[in-house]
Amino acid sequence: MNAPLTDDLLTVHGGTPLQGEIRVRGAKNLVSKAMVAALLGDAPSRLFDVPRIRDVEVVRDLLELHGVRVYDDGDALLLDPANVERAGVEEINVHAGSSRIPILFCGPLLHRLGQAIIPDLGGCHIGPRPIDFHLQALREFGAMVEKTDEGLLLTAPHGLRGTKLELPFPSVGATEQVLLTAVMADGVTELRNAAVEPEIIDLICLLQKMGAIISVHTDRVIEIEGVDRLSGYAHRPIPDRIEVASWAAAALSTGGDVTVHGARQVDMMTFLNIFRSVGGAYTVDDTPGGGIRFWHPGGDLKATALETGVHPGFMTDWQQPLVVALTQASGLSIVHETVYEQRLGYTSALNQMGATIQVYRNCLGGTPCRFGRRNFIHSAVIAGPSKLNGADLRIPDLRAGFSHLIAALAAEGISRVHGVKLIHRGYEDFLAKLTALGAHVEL
Ligand SMILES: CC(=O)N[C@H]1[C@@H](OP(=O)(O)OP(=O)(O)OC[C@H]2O[C@@H](n3ccc(=O)[nH]c3=O)[C@H](O)[C@@H]2O)O[C@H](CO)[C@@H](O)[C@@H]1O
Ligand SMILES: C=C(OP(=O)(O)O)C(=O)O
Repeated sequence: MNAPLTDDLLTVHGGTPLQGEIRVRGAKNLVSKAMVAALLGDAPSRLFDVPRIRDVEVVRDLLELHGVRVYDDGDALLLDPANVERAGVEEINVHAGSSRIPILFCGPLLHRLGQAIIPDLGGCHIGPRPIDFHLQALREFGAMVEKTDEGLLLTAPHGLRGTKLELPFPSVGATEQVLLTAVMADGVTELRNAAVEPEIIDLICLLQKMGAIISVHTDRVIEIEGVDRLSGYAHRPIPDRIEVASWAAAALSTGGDVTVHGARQVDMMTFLNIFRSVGGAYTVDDTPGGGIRFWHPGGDLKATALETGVHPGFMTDWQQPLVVALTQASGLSIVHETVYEQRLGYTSALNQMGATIQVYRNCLGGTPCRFGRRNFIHSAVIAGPSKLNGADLRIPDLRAGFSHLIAALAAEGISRVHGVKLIHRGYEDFLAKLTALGAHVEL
């Protein structure tokens, strides 16, 4: 069933509770966008606390191909956009399929060069992930979009002008697209039904430091007044709340006790509520260098019902790691995934390990969602507790990969987890962290 062995095969000896302390750094879903924003400045930017993950490497490479000089001084990433230039199409296309971030180069490159070529996007395979909202928004700013053999070609023969937009769904990426384009467009842009995830608010803070004028109104309305020039920024990103939740789920699933330094309560409130209702314990330390300690307090975990959703809902990227903990809860848990159409495929591997998870096309949550009538398997019922056994696993995507890893750590016996390189896309030093937490793993 599995493909041939590769060098990214991890052998996991399960059954040891994870115990100890680790630290998370800047959020993957902010840092990469902050790097793109540096293209808009007329002076260098400094980005602190940048994790060493694959998505950062890809964006760094793309920026360098466009003439941005990027240095790592050990403390911060310095991004100097003094000589932005067109990149070679073949060189950019080396990164086709590696990340979703290239689509966010559109606005900044149109402002700087009047043209952008965007390679095919990558990212997790958790649904079709169209970019129609992005392209529609760019067209409304005045961009011309053409699909060519070499990728998307964008031009703006008459410049970019502020506009009134309403997103059909509060997409994170499309909101970022609008922000990165509107900040230097001519006139005012009003965006309705915008995403307001903490990473978006952090991007707005960073753009404001550069000189942008952005107001966040109630009811998902963001107003941006275009300016003629932006400078550089010095910014410390918000911590990676997805990584924090992943380690929390790992602590709970293995019966462990993990302190995540750098974790911030304010970004995690919805997760913390579910974590507690499942029976997990946590304490928050707000002092500098503090974080959140997550542990299994003993006794049975409790089944729960959860629905993923846009912020301030339960984040879709928290779903896969947490489901492993739900396999250990007594009773029937229900998960309704409302952000991505196909984010439950990973559950078959958990069933292979001994979990009992049944997936459904119906909306099993309180609110019928966009996927209910479209035949997507997007709800799950998890019956627990189940004893998990080691297995041969192949990692399908980033968060599913981490959930496989947690399941292997919680299982009795040995698991062989193939494709762990994918985890490096969003988790810095995860092998070192696992070892620090006492996991028995060998690459
Ligand atoms: C790099 C990054 O930040 N990735 C995050 C970002 O992804 P990303 O920005 O790609 O996610 P979106 O919020 O855009 O996607 C949400 C939903 O909108 C749909 N959609 C989106 C754009 C579009 O043009 N058309 C369309 O139909 C998507 O298919 C999906 O069903 O937000 C997601 C939702 O919090 C997170 O899971 C990802 O970790
Ligand atoms: C879906 C994710 O990321 P991306 O949008 O980069 O694929 C994720 O981080 O879980």
